[in-house]
Amino acid sequence: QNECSELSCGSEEPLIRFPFQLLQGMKDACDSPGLCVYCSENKETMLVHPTVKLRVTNIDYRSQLTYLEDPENCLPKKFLNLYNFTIPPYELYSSHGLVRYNNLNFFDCSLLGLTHLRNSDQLNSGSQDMIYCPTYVSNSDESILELDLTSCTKMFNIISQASASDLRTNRLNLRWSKPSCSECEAKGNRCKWKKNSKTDIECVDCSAKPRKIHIPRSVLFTAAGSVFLGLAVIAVFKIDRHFRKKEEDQARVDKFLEDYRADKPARFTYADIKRITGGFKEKLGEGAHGAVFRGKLSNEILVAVKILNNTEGDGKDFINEVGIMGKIHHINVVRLLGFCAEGLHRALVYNLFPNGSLQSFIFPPDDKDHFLGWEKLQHIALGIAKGIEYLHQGCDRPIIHFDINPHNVLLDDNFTPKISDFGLAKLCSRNPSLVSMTAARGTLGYIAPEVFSRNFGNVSYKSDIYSYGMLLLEMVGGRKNVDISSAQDFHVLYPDWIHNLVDGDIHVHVEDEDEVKIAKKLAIVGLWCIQWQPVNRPSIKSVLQMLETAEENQLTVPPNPFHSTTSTATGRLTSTRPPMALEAIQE
Ligand SMILES: Nc1ncnc2c1ncn2[C@@H]1O[C@H](COP(=O)(O)OP(=O)(O)OP(=O)(O)O)[C@@H](O)[C@H]1O
Repeated sequence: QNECSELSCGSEEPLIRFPFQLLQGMKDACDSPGLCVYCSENKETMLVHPTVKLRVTNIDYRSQLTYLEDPENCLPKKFLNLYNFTIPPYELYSSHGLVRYNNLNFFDCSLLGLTHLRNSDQLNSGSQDMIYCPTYVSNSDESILELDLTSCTKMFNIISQASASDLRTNRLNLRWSKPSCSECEAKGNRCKWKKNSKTDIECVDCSAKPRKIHIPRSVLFTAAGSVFLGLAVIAVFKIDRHFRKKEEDQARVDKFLEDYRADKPARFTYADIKRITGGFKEKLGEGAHGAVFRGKLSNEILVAVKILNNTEGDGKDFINEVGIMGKIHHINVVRLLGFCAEGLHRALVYNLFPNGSLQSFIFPPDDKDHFLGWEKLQHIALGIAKGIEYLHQGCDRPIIHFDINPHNVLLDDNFTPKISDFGLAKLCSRNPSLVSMTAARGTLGYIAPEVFSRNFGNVSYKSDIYSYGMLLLEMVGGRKNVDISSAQDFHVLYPDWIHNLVDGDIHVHVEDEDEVKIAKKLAIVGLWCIQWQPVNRPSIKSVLQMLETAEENQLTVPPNPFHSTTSTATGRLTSTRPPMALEAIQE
């Protein structure tokens, strides 16, 4: 209890403050005996006393007086108990305010049989029920005869400051001597015990502190109203923000769809990219240029988001380049849906192809559980060739891919191939110390000799034809065209085996004649594409013609490129013929 606050058991009950302590119940620990009170069930203030139940009717803090009464209206009887158990800080105090010693006689009137004994005091202040309360008290100077106590037995007499009339009228006034706070209270202040002491007190100025926490109802209603209003405002604000965010998101989706229809790649913020990928939750894979994550633009549009690393140049170049890439639309080329260029963050957003890359579908024909079948392979080979043709000749600005390989061919639900990763060489710097697996793969398996070494001629569209040829042969053979474990002997793994195939010594598992034809055709076209001399390789148009129209027996088998060259002891190959002039294209 704060020394400056006051408590009470009810609105009509005395206020409780220092030195009184309001306990929760009569059995609670009392710090200052005699000065503890509790609230009864019917909200009366009761003094905590070990033997007697007395009600506190008033407390006069200045005069240090406690006014008590017996709730059972038999104070003379209780007084004997009280008298035997003196209450420490108290002394009895007469209601007349006079400290006077009285000689009190106590009578047992239980045998009297009188039900209504009357005396002068009782006549003035009510009657004592002698059946219920048969102990009678009188002052020694009062006449027994007058009081008609002749039938009662005198028990004992005591000298006390209490007056007989007070006791008979159910009044008991006690004065506490310690602690004395009257001086302090007279100044309008309050007392409290000094720290760790129950004898010394200090005076506290409570003028700055509220004496009683009394909150008027109107204030309570206003406060509750304000809280309610505050909550309502917050709720409205949140709902508004929610809908505004939804509107913004919808506006973004609309903008994206507008761009989508206008064949323009949409620009996303990095926060969009995070949201689209669900915080980069599902990684689809990682290539030389960065990691790819699964994402969702809307319920219908699933995307793959490539987060680029090693980006170079300012955002402007990137955006220009992306703008050009965004105009590339072909059924066999992965479509760039959007991009992000924010600070150092660069990302590309593509359609998602849940089947992943062609690499995971290349299996030997005799692996019946996994092999796709010759028809499907032919369909894929044709699609890739069409995609290359579009890149080479069909779009505004001819594009050489430089990295055609099964990892960069994605397959949609119908196994329609989609060439991916075009244009990335322009967007990303290849850090030589970070040569990726893809770069290594390309170098070992798919990169044309002239890209590898200019001794073989100028880099041109024919470099992509070489890579395509290697990809075709890998599809036919169902195995890697390079033994990475013995990189020194790379390139020599395929052609002999393939030549055996086209010469009739078929090692490939085929079900019927038509399938043999497809396998042979793909192999012959592949062999043409991997000719050492770029000029000896067919253009992509010729490749398409061969694949689409020609019968396999109309196709001449090209010379084995690995036999028309001299091979060094290390397996590295050099051309015997001088490179022929081709249109040179800068990488
Ligand atoms: N649009 C896409 N849909 C589904 N999966 C994709 C998509 N793009 C890439 N992937 C998957 O993410 C992985 C990494 O792709 P990424 O193109 O970065 O690497 P890569 O082609 O293997 O190597 P590099 O980038 O060096 O050419 C691939 O295994 C591919 O299967």
